[in-house]
Amino acid sequence: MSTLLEVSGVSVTFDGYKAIRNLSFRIGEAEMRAIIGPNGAGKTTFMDIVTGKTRPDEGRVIWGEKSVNLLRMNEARIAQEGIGRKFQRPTVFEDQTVHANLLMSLRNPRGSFPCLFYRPNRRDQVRVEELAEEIGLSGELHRKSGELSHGQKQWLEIGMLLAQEPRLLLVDEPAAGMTLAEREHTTDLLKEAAKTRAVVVVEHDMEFVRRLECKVTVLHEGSVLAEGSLDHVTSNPQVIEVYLGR
Ligand SMILES: Nc1ncnc2c1ncn2[C@@H]1O[C@H](COP(=O)(O)OP(=O)(O)OP(=O)(O)O)[C@@H](O)[C@H]1O
Repeated sequence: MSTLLEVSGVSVTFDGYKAIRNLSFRIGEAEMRAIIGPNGAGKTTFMDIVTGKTRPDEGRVIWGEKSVNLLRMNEARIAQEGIGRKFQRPTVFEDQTVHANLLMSLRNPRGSFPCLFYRPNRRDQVRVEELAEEIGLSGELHRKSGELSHGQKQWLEIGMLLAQEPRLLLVDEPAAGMTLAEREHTTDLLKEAAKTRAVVVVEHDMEFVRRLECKVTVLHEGSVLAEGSLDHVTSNPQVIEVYLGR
């Protein structure tokens, strides 16, 4: 599998504390990857670096077949490159319908002028229906998003990100606050999304990670401690020590 994202020798210091230490790893083009690690391991900071929110002191973040360095781009440019991020709390437009939320998220060539005169065409309508099907909200298209359950709001937000057709989707603790059935549905839709793009999931819930059936990267003190299948990394004595020693 060819590499989509390569983090190479990245370090970040906050107020004299090295939160990320010489971090290096790669994500393949259509790959599901889980990132785990104890509190403070650097998982959020890793996502902040990739999306341009935090600037590292050193290292490179190489992206795509042209091997461009993301560290030279601002946040908006990085998003345009096809990197989408899902934060832990859902941020949908609550007083708009599910349909409207998905429609306004579609990747269309919309500057401010075309936006003023924007009328959804047949292709957009079909795409919204496809996305609703993919996230399991076909029956809710005309409900206000504020009326959805917590899990449904999370799926809607994932759908809104998929509407942008990202090549890499970063997802922060998607299972938090979900019922078992909601977690299972979330696993299915993330696995489906990862067939055509890279999906990186930061998650504390090991059962959820197990169901993703993917390679796992364990971070500890800002570096990669172990990498491989969940069984492989959780039988690593260093990983066990880091988790039990919390
Ligand atoms: N803006 C900041 N200023 C100072 N220290 C920070 C800042 N952001 C993160 N840190 C520190 O950097 C380290 C890594 O934090 P980070 O949030 O990336 O860890 P994490 O693995 O996401 O943890 P958690 O699982 O608790 O979310 C922590 O020690 C944290 O306190």
